[in-house]
Amino acid sequence: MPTNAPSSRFRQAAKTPLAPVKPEWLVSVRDLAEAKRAVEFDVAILDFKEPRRGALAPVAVQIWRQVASWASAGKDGPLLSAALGESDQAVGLADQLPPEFAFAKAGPSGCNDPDQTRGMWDAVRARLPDRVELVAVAYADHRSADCLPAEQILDLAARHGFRRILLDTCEKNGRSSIDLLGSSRLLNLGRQAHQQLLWWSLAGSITRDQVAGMAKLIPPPEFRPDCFAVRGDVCDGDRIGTLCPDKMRQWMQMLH
Ligand SMILES: O=C[C@H](O)COP(=O)(O)O
Repeated sequence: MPTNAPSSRFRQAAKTPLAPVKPEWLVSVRDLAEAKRAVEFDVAILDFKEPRRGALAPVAVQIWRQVASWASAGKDGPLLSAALGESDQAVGLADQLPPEFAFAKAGPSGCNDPDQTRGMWDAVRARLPDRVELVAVAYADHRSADCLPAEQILDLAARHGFRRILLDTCEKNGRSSIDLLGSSRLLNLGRQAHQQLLWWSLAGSITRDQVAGMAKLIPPPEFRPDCFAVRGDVCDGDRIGTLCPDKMRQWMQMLH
């Protein structure tokens, strides 16, 4: 089991063979102003990252601290998640993450064998506050990130005590994880996550239409993602823009 227990209402079980079908919704935000806007739309997880600097770029430590004190003043708000960056950067930042965060994510870029990948995870976990759960990350475009393919990371993560994994794209060039993987790989990844009891979140330039059509892509409900994670499709313009209330509302209605 991970050394860092999840500090969340999901603590009981990240995934069970009878996991609920209704998916969670994660929205990536860059600061407290966007976070305050996002909470109006019934978001389950607020994920802090700086979209100008790549897939998993961290926001400033000062923003983490502002968010932590805002969150501890409220109750029953969304869970907090932080992108720590890729590999070495994630290791370097992990001990600065406030314990009010439920989740942290570290990108596997440059870890192109199992030992390196496990070593990076161990180094991040050792530095995170005890209450923060590390979420494994796999990239649909793994070659661009010079890391292992998603299937291998998923398998390694399950064997290394992870309970959750995010499937994202490293390059934000408009190609979605769904386009890159194709339906049969996506279905197999869903089956694999289900069999290995991993809660999985699908991200990577996904659109509302793609998520609305998930039942066709992945017919068995139990293999579908437990969570959909989005930034670009809820922004004005592209993911570098700011959150668009109309798009947020449309996503919320589609998911609920
Ligand atoms: O963790 C989720 C990502 O921030 C999703 O961003 P994206 O929808 O722009 O690929």
